[in-house]
Amino acid sequence: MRLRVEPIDSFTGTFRVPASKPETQRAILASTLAEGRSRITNDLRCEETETMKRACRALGAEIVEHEGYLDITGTGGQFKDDGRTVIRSDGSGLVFRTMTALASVLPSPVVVTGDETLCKRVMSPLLDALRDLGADIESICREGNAPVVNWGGRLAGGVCRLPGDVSSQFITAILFAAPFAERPVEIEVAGRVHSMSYIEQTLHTLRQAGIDVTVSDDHRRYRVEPSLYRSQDVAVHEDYTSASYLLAAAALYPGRKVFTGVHGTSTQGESAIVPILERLGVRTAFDRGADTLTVDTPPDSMRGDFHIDATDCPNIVPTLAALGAYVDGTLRVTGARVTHFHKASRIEAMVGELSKAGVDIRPRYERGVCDGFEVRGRSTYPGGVEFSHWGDHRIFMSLFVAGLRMESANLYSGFEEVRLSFPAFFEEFAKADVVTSAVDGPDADPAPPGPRRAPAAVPVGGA
Ligand SMILES: O=C(O)C1=C[C@@H](OP(=O)(O)O)[C@@H](O)[C@H](O)C1
Ligand SMILES: C=C(OP(=O)(O)O)C(=O)O
Repeated sequence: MRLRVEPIDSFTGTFRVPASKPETQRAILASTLAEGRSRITNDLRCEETETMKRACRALGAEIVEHEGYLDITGTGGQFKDDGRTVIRSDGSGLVFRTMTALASVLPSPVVVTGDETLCKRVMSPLLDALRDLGADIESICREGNAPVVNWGGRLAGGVCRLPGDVSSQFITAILFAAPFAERPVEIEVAGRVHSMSYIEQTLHTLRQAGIDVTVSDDHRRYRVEPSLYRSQDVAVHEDYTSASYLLAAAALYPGRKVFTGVHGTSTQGESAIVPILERLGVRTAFDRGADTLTVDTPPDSMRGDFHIDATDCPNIVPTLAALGAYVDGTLRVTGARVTHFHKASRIEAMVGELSKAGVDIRPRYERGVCDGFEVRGRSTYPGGVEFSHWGDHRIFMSLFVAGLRMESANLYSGFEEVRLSFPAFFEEFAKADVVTSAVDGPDADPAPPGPRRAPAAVPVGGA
């Protein structure tokens, strides 16, 4: 089944931005690790937060859903352990990585699995670092990949090393498990730290839960003391990656649009989408009293040559490729090597698919890994393309936006996957009269390329 999406001539209206997936997942996890009752308001309900809830219930958390909030009774570190724990992470990197680390402290073995995309993602730096801390973990099928069995009962503590430019989730996973270690845990990071705002989110969550964690100014050394998680009440902010699809569409059409559910105080790296639109000549204004963001696109916006360093906003990189297709000039994105290790190699996916539509976009490689692109935009394209989502929800959503201003309808695989992070995606775009229809037939070229290997280790203190 594929989705046919008709182009639109205008994009106006009032749109609701969903709550943050990473913040909801962290809040559920921290509440599970704490003793007592926590309340999470404005939580996001989507498949990947469900995956986190299911994993946390497997550890013994009680999670009750109410309209607009969750009540969670945590484990206080006394995890359910019947000797038969299997944790299914589906496609969620965060669930797999945090659960693999936490399984080290359960007395009995735990199997942690994932879907086909997850089993292709790089896990070896995390597994090696956990082994350095005393964990006993084995890959079940292919060394360095999911699924794994963590034999449990061992997280001694000490020093471990991780690369900074593969995934921040390795650091996040060890930070969440570290308070349960027998001795303090130290993490040393090699090279520049990418996706730093996600580590900041983790540190914020841990500190709010009373965990004793320190970090060096350059974010390359962390130390966690054995400590107890305390319960907390958390309000989740808006999700700027999800917002980026609506905001990018807003930038492609002149006129005024209003976004609700936006407090404008989040420190998510992806909130960079708002200043990026400003640089492209789009006017934005937060009204913090009314929780809205108003976007005004003048007819002469999106002109010039732009360079964006995406080191701290990896998830909006596919959205930027979609936007760049319409820049009157060039849009160059650098610093995005972690996107190669996401569900798909995201820049290669966007380059491959946008090229099918006639977009002049070229990838950029650094040390053998695709880490950026340059796109020379045009005002429109003929359309009539069969787009593949490469097994990745964010590729589908970005291509959907890219197709809106083409001259004829396009066909898409993977539309069902909006349920992973943004279930109301079609509802929101329908407000701007985007017409979609399901079309029978096999997906075009649905398979993403095979497993991605961890790059050779960079020495600590190295480049
Ligand atoms: O910790 C998290 O919640 C995430 C961290 C980032 O991962 P990487 O550091 O692998 O980019 C981000 O891209 C991912 O979508 C969510
Ligand atoms: C890749 C994503 O998340 P994760 O890394 O947790 O799978 C994502 O939300 O796009």
